[in-house]
Amino acid sequence: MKIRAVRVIVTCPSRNFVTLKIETECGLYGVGDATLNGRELAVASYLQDHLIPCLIGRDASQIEDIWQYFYKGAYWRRGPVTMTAIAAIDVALWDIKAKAANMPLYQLLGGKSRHGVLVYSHANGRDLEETVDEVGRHIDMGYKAIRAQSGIPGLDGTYGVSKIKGFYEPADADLPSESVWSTSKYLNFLPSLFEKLRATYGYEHHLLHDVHHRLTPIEAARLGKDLEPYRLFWMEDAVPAELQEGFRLIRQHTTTPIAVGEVFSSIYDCQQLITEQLIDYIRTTIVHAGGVTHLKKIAALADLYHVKTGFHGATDLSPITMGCALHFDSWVPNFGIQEHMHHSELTNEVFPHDYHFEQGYMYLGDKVGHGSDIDEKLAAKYPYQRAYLPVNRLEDGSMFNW
Ligand SMILES: O=C(O)[C@@H](O)[C@@H](O)[C@H](O)[C@H](O)CO
Ligand SMILES: [Mg+2]
Repeated sequence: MKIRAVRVIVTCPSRNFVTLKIETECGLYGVGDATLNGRELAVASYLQDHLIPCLIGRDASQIEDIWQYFYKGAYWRRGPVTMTAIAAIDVALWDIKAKAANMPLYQLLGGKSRHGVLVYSHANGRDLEETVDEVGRHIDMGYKAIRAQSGIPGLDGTYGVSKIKGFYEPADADLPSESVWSTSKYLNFLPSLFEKLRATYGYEHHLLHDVHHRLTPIEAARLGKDLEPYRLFWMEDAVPAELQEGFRLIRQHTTTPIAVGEVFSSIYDCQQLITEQLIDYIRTTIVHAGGVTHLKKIAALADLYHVKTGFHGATDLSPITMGCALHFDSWVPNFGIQEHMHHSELTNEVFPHDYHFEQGYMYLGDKVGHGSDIDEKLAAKYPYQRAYLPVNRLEDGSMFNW
């Protein structure tokens, strides 16, 4: 099954996406997501200028060998740009293999392990009251698990609080917008949000929260302890995770479950976190951590240490990633939960897909492959528009984590 042609498609239907399309001589094609929010063109160039010339003429069925070729053959290994590019190739090749086998991707992985994929949505508000109302709205929509993010008293805006209700896109400007952060204001406020949420809605629904890389380990330990009475499903990205051993400090002090990994690009970024059981959920994604081939290895390691999957699924991951992730989620034995943010109507038109939401779960159709595609004609109508993720400073102006 020789690879005849490979194309990088950059499009911006309400936000930027990079897609890779691999065509074979026998007429089968596969698509992969190569979107890295705020650095899209770096991945497009890595694919166009460095990987595609080595891909033409290869046998599309040799998924593992191609993965190893681009990982070991680069000399410069790992990192989000490299691993997102490899992921796009990998997902497109798995798409082709499943189409060639005339089966949905989950069948090729080992068949379904569950009837549906439990997902969590994003509820957010400018203040506590609005956030509590938004969580109620998501409960009414049928979600069993809801992430709650709120504006912080005394701070103008913060991570996770959308300007347009129901649609959150952080890459919001042609140059990085700047936000201001105060850890003390955040730590003073946050427990009251979850106290109010539990007092209002009880304990029937899973509640999640994304700290978004903004605490030190001991601050995260304190927050975890403060949140214990509200029994969160997880506290996400509490600390920037370059220092994996730093999570020992959090673990020593709190039983609040810990999730991390959406910014990771390889098994080496989470090896210590998993093998020392410092986390409960691994959030690495199909699009940023080397695709299906590498994610299978991460999930298998996690399974040995009681760590479950909890894949990132924000709107800056295209419906191709969502579709492929849902196939993986349907199969993987140590599944935890899948993030689900609604893409815009326009995005869904450019990326037709075969999954739907119903009463807190996502369900796959029975299309062969991973079931998602790109309408190239429509995509061509929406040229790339540079957009950066914000940067974050402390109140004294010090550069901080966004
Ligand atoms: O958990 C999440 O969904 C967030 O961390 C994302 O919104 C993240 O900020 C964006 O994907 C970054 O592009
Ligand atoms: Mg996150």
